[in-house]
Amino acid sequence: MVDYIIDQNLAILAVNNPPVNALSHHVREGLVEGIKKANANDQVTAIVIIGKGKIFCSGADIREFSNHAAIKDPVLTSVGHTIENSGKPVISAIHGNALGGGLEVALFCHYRIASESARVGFPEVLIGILPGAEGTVRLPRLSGLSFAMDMIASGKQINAKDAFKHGILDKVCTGNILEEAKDFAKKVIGQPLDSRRLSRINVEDASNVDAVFEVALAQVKKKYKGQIAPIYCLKSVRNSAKMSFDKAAAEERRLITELMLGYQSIALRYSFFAERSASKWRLPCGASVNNTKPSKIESTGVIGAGTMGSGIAVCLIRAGIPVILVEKDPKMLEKGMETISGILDGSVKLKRMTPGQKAKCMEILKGATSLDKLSNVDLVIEAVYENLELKRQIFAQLDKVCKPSTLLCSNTSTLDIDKIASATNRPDKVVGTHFFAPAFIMRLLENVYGSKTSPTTVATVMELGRRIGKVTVLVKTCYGFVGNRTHQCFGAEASFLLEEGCLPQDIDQVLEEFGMAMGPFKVSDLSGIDVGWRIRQEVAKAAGFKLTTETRYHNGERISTVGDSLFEMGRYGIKTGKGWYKYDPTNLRKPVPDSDVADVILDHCAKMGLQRCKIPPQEIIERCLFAAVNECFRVLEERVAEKPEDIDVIWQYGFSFPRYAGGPMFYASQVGLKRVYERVCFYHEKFPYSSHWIPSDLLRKLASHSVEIPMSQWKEFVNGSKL
Ligand SMILES: CCCCCCCCCCCCC[C@H](O)CC(=O)SCCNC(=O)CCNC(=O)[C@H](O)C(C)(C)COP(=O)(O)OP(=O)(O)OC[C@H]1O[C@@H](n2cnc3c(N)ncnc32)[C@H](O)[C@@H]1OP(=O)(O)O
Repeated sequence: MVDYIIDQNLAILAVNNPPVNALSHHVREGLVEGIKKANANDQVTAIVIIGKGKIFCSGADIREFSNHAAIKDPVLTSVGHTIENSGKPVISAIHGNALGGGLEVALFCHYRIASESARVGFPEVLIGILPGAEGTVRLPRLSGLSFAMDMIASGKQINAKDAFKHGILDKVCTGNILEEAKDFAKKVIGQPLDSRRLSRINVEDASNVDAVFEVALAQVKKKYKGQIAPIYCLKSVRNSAKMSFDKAAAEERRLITELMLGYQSIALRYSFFAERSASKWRLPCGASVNNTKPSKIESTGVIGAGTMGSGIAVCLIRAGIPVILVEKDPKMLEKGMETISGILDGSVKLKRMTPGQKAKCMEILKGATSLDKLSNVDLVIEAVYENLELKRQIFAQLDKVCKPSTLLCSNTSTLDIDKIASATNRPDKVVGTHFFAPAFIMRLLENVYGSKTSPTTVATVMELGRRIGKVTVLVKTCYGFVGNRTHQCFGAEASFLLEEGCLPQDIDQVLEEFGMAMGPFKVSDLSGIDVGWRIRQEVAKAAGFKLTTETRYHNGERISTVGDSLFEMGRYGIKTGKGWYKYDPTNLRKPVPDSDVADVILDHCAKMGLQRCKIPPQEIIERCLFAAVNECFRVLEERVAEKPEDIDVIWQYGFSFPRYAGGPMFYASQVGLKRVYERVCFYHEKFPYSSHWIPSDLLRKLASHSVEIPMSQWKEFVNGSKL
């Protein structure tokens, strides 16, 4: 796992642990052995540590953190002490990335050089811990306190040039990194090492530490609301200036241990792997990412120049994929093109893109008013409004117009892909690509396969998702798929709570304190109360009934129409300055509770004869989350989602479920399935007119076991395969 190579008078220690050179136990052993061996060899005058493959080192092996037996000697700090105490100079030669423990290894070395394309950082905070192999104590000695606090608490990576500027690197190289390291080593042989040992030098700006800490703390509390690790990162850097090196390092170890055992880190580590597992798709027929090749996509069409269509077009052109944007109405088309240009201008303003890059994007965007212009494209994404008949007409026409190999995708957020596919003679090439609004910002892409969608079609849209930088999850078709189907239960309970005693701000506050970025009523004001109204009207129409503000039940199912009263008053949300909240036109970001809304809710309850009472926060959380969790288990049971991780990724990236709480499925696993099942049964008895409380069979089966079944085994209980 660490290759030991003698090259003239140099010992090269090459970390060789694919795919990302994580510091697993054998690597740590290999590094210690290598340093000792080189020091024992009189011919060796200096040592170079380098990474084999595409990166220097991705840090500690995160999988070991859940298996405490694997965190065994030599731990990373003792590896580091062996490196630092080496009597011969040790140079780290960085290419690709040096992250977390990887950067710590470099900070134990006496010198650090890196390729100009390399990036370094401490991403530990993103998995709920801190750089616990003396990173928080060593970095401030090179970069100063303020920079170290920012870099460690944010987890951001910086490029080699900036790392050099802040004293982290001794040289930025343009040539072959190993050759440059050898030349560098030859120059430093024989130079005194003590001043190069970071444990022997002081933090230069230590006298400022309290002021720097207070500023950083205020920023971190605002930016990373609810998260513990960023605060611990700051405290640990503060210690580096207030204590002796050894004492600060011991404190750092105490802090990382506490974080590592805590709920947030466990959830964040789970989220790290869940996100990566989402791309490893598999169909029930056995086709998977490992055995199916995607088709080449070199040109695309997007139908509909509204908010969704324009946003999707931005995603494609930003990734260098040409788009023909089709909109029947020339004025709408022009507006769509302007919207796209405006979105890209915003990116230029934020320095996420140069004006030249924007111009290149616009060059590969063409407008058209007829579907005929799509005859030659490789893939089309339809993004017209949610109406099955309209979509079927468009797909039938596309089937005639497009070349036989063209894939036809729908951006439907709810409709059955099979019903859309059956309007064509190529159902194997029809698939759902459900983007979340705003499409150019939200990172989630929910790809939906129908009963006839071919593995190649699936592979192609999964690859497309990767190419445009989305976190892409594959699900099976059904009404609302995974995202909207399960989130609808959450939204329904939030509305029922309004009818039973809460006001919008009560519910939003509780769910925001739980960790959601925004409560459901603020989200509704942002996305538009009119949008929700239109969807509900469509659903009612499809089900053959008229939905009015008087409706309380349909087919024995409870319905809440409080929001529809707001719609009728023209309160559509932020865009009209009033919705569930009111907004000062000069500060649309600040929702203000509105007594008029309280009156609407109270009137609604009086009219419907609904009794109101005080509802405790715990019930608000349970009602919204457990209703969704129960539906998530059904989705798993029906194999609409293949694994619980996919559902959690959808909630994190589609609905801002706090990453540090894992997702609804992970949350349920932590609460305990017995408890979740008991509460679902309790609410089912209390609310017999809400079918989302009918307990899922899978949940019941799992809860009936005397011991908790780990999430990784839930799938085995699907379809009665395990009872
Ligand atoms: C009783 C309690 C005991 C408590 C004891 C406490 C004391 C313990 C002392 C420990 C001291 C450790 C201190 C150290 O500071 C901690 C760390 O270093 S934590 C790790 C920090 N590093 C990261 O977070 C990096 C994470 N990785 C990435 O950002 C990216 O993977 C990448 C490196 C930029 C590469 O990106 P890509 O090329 O896109 O590739 P993937 O992301 O798809 O990854 C490929 C593959 O590798 C797996 N992987 C990546 N990094 C790690 C890792 N660090 N450990 C394990 N596995 C890793 C990733 O999951 C992919 O595999 P797959 O999931 O697809 O199988």
